[in-house]
Amino acid sequence: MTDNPFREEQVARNIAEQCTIVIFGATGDLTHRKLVPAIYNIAADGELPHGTRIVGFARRDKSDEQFRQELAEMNAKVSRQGHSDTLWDSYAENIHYHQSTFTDLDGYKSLAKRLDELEDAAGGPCNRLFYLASAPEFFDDILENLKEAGLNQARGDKWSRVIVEKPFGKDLATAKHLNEVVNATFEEKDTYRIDHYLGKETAQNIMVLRFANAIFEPLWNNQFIDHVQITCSEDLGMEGGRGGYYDTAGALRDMVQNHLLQLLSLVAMEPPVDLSADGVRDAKVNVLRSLRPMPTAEDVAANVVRGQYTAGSINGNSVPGYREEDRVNPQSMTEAYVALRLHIDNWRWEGVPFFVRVGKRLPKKSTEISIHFKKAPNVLFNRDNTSGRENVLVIRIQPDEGHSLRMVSKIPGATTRMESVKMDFRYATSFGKASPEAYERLLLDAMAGDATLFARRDEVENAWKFIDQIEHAWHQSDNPPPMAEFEAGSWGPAEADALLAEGGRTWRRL
Ligand SMILES: NC(=O)C1=CN([C@@H]2O[C@H](COP(=O)(O)OP(=O)(O)OC[C@H]3O[C@@H](n4cnc5c(N)ncnc54)[C@H](OP(=O)(O)O)[C@@H]3O)[C@@H](O)[C@H]2O)C=CC1
Ligand SMILES: O=C1O[C@H](COP(=O)(O)O)[C@@H](O)[C@H](O)[C@H]1O
Repeated sequence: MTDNPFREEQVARNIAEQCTIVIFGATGDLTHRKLVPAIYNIAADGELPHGTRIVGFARRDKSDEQFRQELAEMNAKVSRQGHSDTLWDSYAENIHYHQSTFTDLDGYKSLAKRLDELEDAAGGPCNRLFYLASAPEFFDDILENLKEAGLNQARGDKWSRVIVEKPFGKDLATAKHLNEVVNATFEEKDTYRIDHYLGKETAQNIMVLRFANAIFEPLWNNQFIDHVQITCSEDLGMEGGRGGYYDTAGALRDMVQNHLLQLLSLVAMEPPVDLSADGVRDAKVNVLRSLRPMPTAEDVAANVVRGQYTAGSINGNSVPGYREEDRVNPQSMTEAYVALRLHIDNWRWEGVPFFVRVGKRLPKKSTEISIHFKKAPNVLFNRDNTSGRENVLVIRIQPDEGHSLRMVSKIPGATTRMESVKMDFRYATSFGKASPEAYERLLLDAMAGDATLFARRDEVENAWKFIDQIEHAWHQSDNPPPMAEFEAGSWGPAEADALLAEGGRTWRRL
C-alpha cells in the first residue's frame, strides 16, 4: 500500500497466460537485445506466468545450451534490471533452440513434434505465441508453413496467436497482401501487429492525460489549440549494418507510417467509447481516415520536406554524410529526415496544423509531442512583445519521460514584468522507478489476449494509404519534390522551418 490513495487505482487488465513463445529469427539482434531481455525483466518483476517457455527458431546449428549461453551474455549487457545468475538459471531450462530454415516445411513439422513433446513433458498442451522476428521477406513463408504444419490452430481451450514485427509491408499493396496471408492463417483477434511506440509508458499515458483529467479535454480542440508538434530525433545514423535496410525504407516508411502516425492518432482521437481494443482502435483509425490527402506532387512539395544529412559532427564526434554511410547507395534518394504539415479534416481539428518531423543524425535522441495553445488576447498583459508567451503542454515520450506545462508568470519585483515558466512532472521523480521497456508490456498483453496496444488491420492500411501518396510524389511523379540537405548534428534543413514560418510558428527547441 502506498501513502497516496490515487496511486492505487488500476484499470483492469487481462492476466497473461502461460504459453510457449516460439521466436522466428531467434539468433537475431531483436531477439537478443529486446525480446529475451524483456521476458527476463517480466520474470524479474514476478509477472511471467509459471511454465512459460521460449523456443527459438533460426538457421544456424546450435544446441539448447549454446543458445542459452548466448542469450545470457547479451541479457547481462542490456537488461534494465541487471542480470542475476540465480534468476536466469531458474528460467534457462525453459529455453530451447530449433534449427531449420524458414522455407522448409519439414522444419515446421519437426517443430510441431518438438512443441508437443516439450509440453507433454510439462503436463500437457499449452497456449502458443508465434513471434515473427525475422526479416519481413520471410513473413509469408513462415505464416504459410505454420498453417501447413497445423501450428496456427487452437487446440481445445489452448490458443495460438501471432505477433508480427515491423515493417508491416512497404506500401499499401504489400501491407494488404500480408494482411491477407496473416488472416488466412490466424484470425484477426489472434493477430498482434507490433508497434513498439505504443508500448512506451508515456505513449500509454497520453490517453490517461487526456481522459482521466477534466482540465485538458475542454481545451483540446481548434478553439484553444493553435498547432501541435511531434518530433522524433535520433543522433544515431546507420551503425550496425542498419543502412542496408534503411536505405530501402527511409524515414517516412521506417518511422512515420507506424510510430508517429500512432502517436498522432492518440493525441488527436475522439474519446473512445470504452477501453476495449476495438474501442480504442476505432477512435484511432478515424484520425487516420481524416488525414487530409495530398493527391498531387504539388501538395506534397508544399507540405512535406525530405532531407539527407551531409557530414558533420555530433557531441564532438565527426560523422559521415548519409550517402557515405555503410551499406547506403552513394546516389541514394532515400530520406533520412522528413518533416510534414498535416491537417485532420474533422470538426475538432479544423484549421489546426500538425507538424511532424523525424530524422537520423540530429543533435540528440528525443521524442516529444507539444501542444501549443492559442495566445491570450492582446489586452491587459500582452500588449507588447508576446513572443515566447504561449502556453505549451509538452509530453516527453523519451528520454526523461514526463509532462510539462509552460505558462506566463510575473517576475517577483515592484514592476510587472513577465516570463514564461514551466510546471514539470517527471516519471523518475514522481514514481521513483524506471518504466518497463515497451516490449515487456507488449509481450504481456499478447499473452493476455489484449490487442489494445497493437495495430489493427485497418489502421495499418489507412496509414499506408496516406504514406503512399507521398512516396508516389517522391519516386514516381514527373516533378518530384527536391531532396533537402542539412549538416549532421543540426536540427534539419531550413526548408522544414519554412513549413511553420508562414503561420509565424517555429519548431520547439528540444
Ligand atoms: N533489431 C532491432 O532492434 C529491431 C528489429 N525489428 C524487426 O525485427 C525483425 C528482425 O530484425 P533483426 O533481429 O535485427 O534481424 P537479424 O538480421 O539480426 O536476424 C535475422 C534472424 O533471422 C534468421 N534467418 C535469416 N534467414 C533465415 C532463414 N532462411 N531461415 C531461418 N532463419 C533465418 C537469422 O538466423 P541465423 O542467424 O541462424 O542466420 C536470425 O536469427 C525485422 O523485421 C526488423 O525490421 C524491429 C524493431 C527493432
Ligand atoms: O522502429 C524503429 O525505431 C527505432 C527507434 O526506436 P526507439 O524506441 O529507440 O525510439 C529507429 O531507430 C529505427 O530506425 C526504427 O526502425
